Amino acid sequence: MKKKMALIQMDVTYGDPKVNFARVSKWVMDAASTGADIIVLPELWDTGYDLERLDVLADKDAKATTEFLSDLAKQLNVVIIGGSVAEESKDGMKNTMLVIDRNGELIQTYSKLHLFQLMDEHLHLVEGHDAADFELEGVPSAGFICYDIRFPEWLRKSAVNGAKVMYVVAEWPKPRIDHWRVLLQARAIENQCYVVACNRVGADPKNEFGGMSLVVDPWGEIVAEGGSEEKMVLAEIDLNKVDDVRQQIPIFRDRREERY
Ligand SMILES: O=C(O)CCC(=O)C(=O)O
Repeated sequence: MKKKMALIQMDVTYGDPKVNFARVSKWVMDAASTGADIIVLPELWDTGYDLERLDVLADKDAKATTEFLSDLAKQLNVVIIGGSVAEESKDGMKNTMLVIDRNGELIQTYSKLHLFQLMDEHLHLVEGHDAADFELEGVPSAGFICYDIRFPEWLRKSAVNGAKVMYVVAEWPKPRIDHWRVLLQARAIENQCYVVACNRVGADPKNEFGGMSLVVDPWGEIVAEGGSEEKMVLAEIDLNKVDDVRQQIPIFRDRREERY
């Protein structure tokens, strides 16, 4: 089974959801016109890292953002891995990924588990308690947000549960973009799965973001790469490759779980 991916490596306007909604709408329409099956947006595409103003900016229960993405998905007959949005939940503010299927149904929400102190997330957000795993058109998949990729045991859990594609959405800063690239390749190799990772470009008052969105195959080879400019990254993934690699080097059979 093959799937066409479009990763929206966009700039995000700081603290201005209205502008960002218009941008995303245009990007998603452009991506759909390429014949993409699955469109991936970056982290916090609605507000950026304007965490101090979340009380006025965050989307209550992610309702408006879900409706917006859902309408686009249904109208264009595409799946949207809706990056993440700033959600005002009953437990506090969350950084929440939304996954919408072609019928416009919300099939997964995942709020970021590992909060990144270097960007003050722990001061403004609460961590999520969701599972990362979901099934997308028959494909076991999982979703992660930015700093999560530094915790291999968290992604491993999804691989052990059967994930064949791992989506990563990010606002990863430029000074550590080499870590981003190496970590994503490592997560793909060790879990023998596709890693489809979308990072934003541009800057906010505190950080410059590095782009370099990547699609990495289960052998660790880079299928597509975004560079550092605003652009759409297109790639086709072949799910049979996951089974081939897992047969060739059967790490899930050879694990010695009882020892670690
Ligand atoms: O781990 C890093 O270096 C970047 C993480 C990050 O920017 C985030 O989680 O928002």
